[in-house]
Amino acid sequence: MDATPGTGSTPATGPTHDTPAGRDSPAEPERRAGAAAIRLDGLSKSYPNGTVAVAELSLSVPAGELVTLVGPSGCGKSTILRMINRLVEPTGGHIYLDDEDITDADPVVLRRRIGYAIQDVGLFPHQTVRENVATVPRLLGWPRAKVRERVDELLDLVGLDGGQYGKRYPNELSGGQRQRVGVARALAADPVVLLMDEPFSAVDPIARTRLQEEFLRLQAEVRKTTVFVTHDVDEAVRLGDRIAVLSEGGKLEQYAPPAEILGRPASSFVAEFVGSDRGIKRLGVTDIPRHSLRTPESVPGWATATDPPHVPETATLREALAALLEGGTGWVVVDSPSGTAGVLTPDDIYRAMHDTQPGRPA
Ligand SMILES: Nc1ncnc2c1ncn2[C@@H]1O[C@H](COP(=O)(O)OP(=O)(O)OP(=O)(O)O)[C@@H](O)[C@H]1O
Repeated sequence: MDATPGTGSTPATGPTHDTPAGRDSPAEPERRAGAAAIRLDGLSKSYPNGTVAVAELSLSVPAGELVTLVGPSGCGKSTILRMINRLVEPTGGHIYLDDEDITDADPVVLRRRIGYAIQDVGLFPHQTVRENVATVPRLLGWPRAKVRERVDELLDLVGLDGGQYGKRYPNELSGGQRQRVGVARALAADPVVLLMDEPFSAVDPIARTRLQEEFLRLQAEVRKTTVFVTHDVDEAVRLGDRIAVLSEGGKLEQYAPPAEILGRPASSFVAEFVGSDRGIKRLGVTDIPRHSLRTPESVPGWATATDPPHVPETATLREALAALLEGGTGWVVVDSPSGTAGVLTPDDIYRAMHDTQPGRPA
């Protein structure tokens, strides 16, 4: 399958933050690394016992995008990730970062350019939070003051108070806090690529949702090219600019934005894997189509409604439906910065779900 993405919802840009440590500076060339595109070309891994973990996978991830890998247990997700940072040696194919073939690059040097966060975090138990986060910058020989500044910046970025948590050891943190430290450590040397292997799966659902929200905020700021492995389709839909659905042997079943995967599954395997409630999931990744909006005067009760429900025009159809169901008017007002953009009824939402071109938010 050709897995070169077409149009994307996310611009392929480098970091947009403007913290003191993130500013361009001739003295800090490594901090301008930004994000690199990843290209896997016929990537394969077979084991001596005959197991084909991944067979000739080709996949491109544009710089700054987040791709989620989903698929049943044992389909090769972790192997793909671990081949990118060469914890697993490929038996065939090539890996490129931008135009550079890194298939045979020195793995130790390579891993300094690639952040890696995993389920059990892998924090060093006898080192404090600060020491853990500082691991790669120290390896790179950064001056102490710069390491300190970077650790402060990162703890802040992942929502941990350095004063309160910096001197703690991993066993003195909650599971969610440990995951945050793991993400901070993976980002420490401003890698061009971030690999995440089920980083949030060890925490309870509420902490997980919070971590996902925080990660989305963080990703919007740092815009690293990210490959994120998860078992959880909801997580894949929520976080991914694109989703790669894999079946056994690392076979790529579909590679597309979430709305397209949910709205137009390429095979019965994909349809089954993403589940029977994919209609509801799809509502959550579909924008309100402007052409579906009615004029306020055309809906019953407009003139007399005192406190109708409102959503911003940037809301998803799911948010619009939730507001509509809570509001009790039978319709929801869609606001634009300049005033009322229009009104949406349940019929409009139904039609929007059936009209919308998947992958092309209306
Ligand atoms: N050292 C090894 N020798 C032989 N087979 C292996 C080895 N390591 C992994 N495998 C096999 O490779 C396949 C892919 O494993 P991988 O861990 O990549 O799957 P996964 O999709 O990440 O699974 P999960 O979702 O359960 O974590 C599996 O069939 C696994 O048993």
